[in-house]
Amino acid sequence: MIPAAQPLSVEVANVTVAYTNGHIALRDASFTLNGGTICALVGANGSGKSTLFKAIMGFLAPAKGKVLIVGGTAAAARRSKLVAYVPQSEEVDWSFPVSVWDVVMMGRYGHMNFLRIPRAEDKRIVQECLERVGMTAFRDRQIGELSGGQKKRVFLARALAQKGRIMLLDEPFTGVDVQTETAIIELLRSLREEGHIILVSTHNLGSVPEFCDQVVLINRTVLAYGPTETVFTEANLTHAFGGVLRQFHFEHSTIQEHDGRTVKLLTDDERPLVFGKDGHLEYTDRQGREALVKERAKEVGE
Ligand SMILES: Nc1ncnc2c1ncn2[C@@H]1O[C@H](COP(=O)(O)OP(=O)(O)OP(=O)(O)O)[C@@H](O)[C@H]1O
Repeated sequence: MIPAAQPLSVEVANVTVAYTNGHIALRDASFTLNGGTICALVGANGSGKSTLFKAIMGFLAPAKGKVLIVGGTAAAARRSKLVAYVPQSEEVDWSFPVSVWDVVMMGRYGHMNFLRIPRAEDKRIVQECLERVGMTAFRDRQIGELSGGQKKRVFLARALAQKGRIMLLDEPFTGVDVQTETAIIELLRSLREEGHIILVSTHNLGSVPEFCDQVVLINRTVLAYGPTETVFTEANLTHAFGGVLRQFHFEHSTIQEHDGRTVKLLTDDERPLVFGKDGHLEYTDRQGREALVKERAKEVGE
């Protein structure tokens, strides 16, 4: 078992993962995450994000390299209930008669004995997790009777109920509306405040600078990782995605005189990533973010 008091860390060291058909999905991938971090995992379709999550969980054994969670193996971390994982999609029989409450209670199974009789503590935690994702009103609803975004919230609540201090979230924002995305981001921020490590894959590039301290950019290997400010550059993103990113340019030809320098973009599915003059990242909470970056740099003695 891994002692609870150990400082949190996830170390991916020179990890190569090959599938049984011989396809090498990830080659020589390396990065390290420490407690109190939200890290985005960004890459095109098929770049190896889900593979990396599965390798961190220990569901796929690396052909080379290793994953260390708080200095121990993935299996030890799972036994110590350190890690919670929300896969991209759940292979679930949606017609199975199980309620939202039951699904979130499944997150407590690892903490129960073999009889799986929930204690008052388990019920309190399930209640609290449903509240945190705003799904209390749906607690008795059958899981198959929820919308896609509501299902996502419920699986997030189940992961929260596991009380793992390392959360791996594979595309939690896919198919959710802006309000739900904002609620999930708020939740992740509060987990960061509690010292958790959150690794979250996303295609919503515009959200990344809003809430992620660090970024791991991948394309079958780790192309770059580190603070959002230094990694999330136009050059790195172009390298990672090749020609597959949509590009909008707002030059003087499209910004009219009477608009000053103001441009408004409305979008629902994907938040655009906006670079300002000289390639700096544009996001709403710039001041708050800069203060946070300074504070964190001080903490790690940079
Ligand atoms: N079980 C499998 N057997 C063989 N190859 C696989 C398997 N699962 C995934 N792959 C391949 O490994 C590569 C990485 O897949 P992965 O699911 O990790 O990508 P991803 O970055 O999560 O993609 P997406 O953004 O589409 O979710 C892809 O080329 C995929 O076809």
